[in-house]
Amino acid sequence: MATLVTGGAGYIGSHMVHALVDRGETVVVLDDLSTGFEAVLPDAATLVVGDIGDEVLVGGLIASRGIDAIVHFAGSIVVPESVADPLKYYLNNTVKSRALIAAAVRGGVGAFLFSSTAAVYGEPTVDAPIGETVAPAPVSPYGWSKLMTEVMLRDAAAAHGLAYTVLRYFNVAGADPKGRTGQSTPNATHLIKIACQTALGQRAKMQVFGTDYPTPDGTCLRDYIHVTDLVEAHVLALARLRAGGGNLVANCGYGRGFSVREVVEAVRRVSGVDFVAEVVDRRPGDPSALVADSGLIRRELGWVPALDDLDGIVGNALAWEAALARRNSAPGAR
Ligand SMILES: NC(=O)c1ccc[n+]([C@@H]2O[C@H](COP(=O)([O-])OP(=O)(O)OC[C@H]3O[C@@H](n4cnc5c(N)ncnc54)[C@H](O)[C@@H]3O)[C@@H](O)[C@H]2O)c1
Ligand SMILES: O=c1ccn([C@@H]2O[C@H](COP(=O)(O)OP(=O)(O)O[C@H]3O[C@H](CO)[C@H](O)[C@H](O)[C@H]3O)[C@@H](O)[C@H]2O)c(=O)[nH]1
Repeated sequence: MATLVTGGAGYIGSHMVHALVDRGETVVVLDDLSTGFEAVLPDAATLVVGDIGDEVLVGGLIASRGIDAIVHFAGSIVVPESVADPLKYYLNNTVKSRALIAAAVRGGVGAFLFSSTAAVYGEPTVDAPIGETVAPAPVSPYGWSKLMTEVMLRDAAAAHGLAYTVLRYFNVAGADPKGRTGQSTPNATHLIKIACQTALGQRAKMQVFGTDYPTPDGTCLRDYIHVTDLVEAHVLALARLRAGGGNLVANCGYGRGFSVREVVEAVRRVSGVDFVAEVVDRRPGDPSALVADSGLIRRELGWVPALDDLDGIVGNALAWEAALARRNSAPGAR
């Protein structure tokens, strides 16, 4: 029994690799290192540098390493980039996922866990937390590229007996509380990372994109989930799949929204630095509120978040950002 983790050298995938290795599981990471880093992986995991779209490579790994489950994180994740270069996203996220699913089917892999996103909901018109019954309606090529993979999984499962779970993540944030990994991409666009970099003096100031949204303080609301809680949901989902649990598509968030202003205040509070956050115009394509109805995942997986605390998320993110700065300034760092 071994798990193939695609994109395991990336932000979320590396947390999953640590979680599996911590539990004594055998893990093979397949990553092309386009945005991932070998340094964040535990020694006990085997890294294969390669492409998820390489069916021969994946088929060989499944056969030679005894892979019975695939956790598929690999992909391209920047929404504005997907608008500028949609075919990159349809290739890397959709076409290559098709190749990976085909290799899984041919290799007789029983369990497939896929990283999807709240971006499949587009700009929801409902004010209430978003349940899985809300019809997907992506507004970006990124969202469509992930939704298409969900559809391929659904249809391949029906035809070929693959069992799958799709987890639609809301806003993933924070870092490993033990400091082993975190969000390492240099040009990340995520709010909490940018605010932490500003607090640490790596940026002179940050920007708040729009204060005229129909929300209590005029800034966008998001459901920020600690990456460690997200990974715990994956561990539970994997166990459920291996135990013969049925297919599942579930949101992954806490069910509570924080505004951009509240996040900025939390980073100021936790860091003790009163950094500059200037108000600018809206960023195109930002929905005013994205908050998960997380009832299904709690019921189906018995998932009980342990780190549902904004200041705690920010504290772990700040610690990782500081460690990353030290690492990157060390002699010989890349
Ligand atoms: N970060 C978020 O807030 C968020 C939210 C919703 C969904 N997701 C999804 O979670 C997954 C992981 O995201 P992340 O934030 O860890 O991003 P990331 O960029 O840190 O990780 C992606 C990893 O995949 C690898 N990769 C990319 N294309 C590959 C390919 N063709 N073959 C092999 N490896 C490849 C990269 O090198 C990287 O290590 C993605 O599928 C993303 O769509 C992320
Ligand atoms: O410097 C910044 C960065 C972000 N924001 C705001 O902060 C909020 C959160 O923005 P992020 O970029 O951190 O996250 P998004 O909600 O845009 O998107 C994230 O969550 C989505 C699902 O909710 C998708 O999965 C997507 O891939 C992932 O990046 C938005 O209102 C954004 O306008 C700022 O004000 N200033």
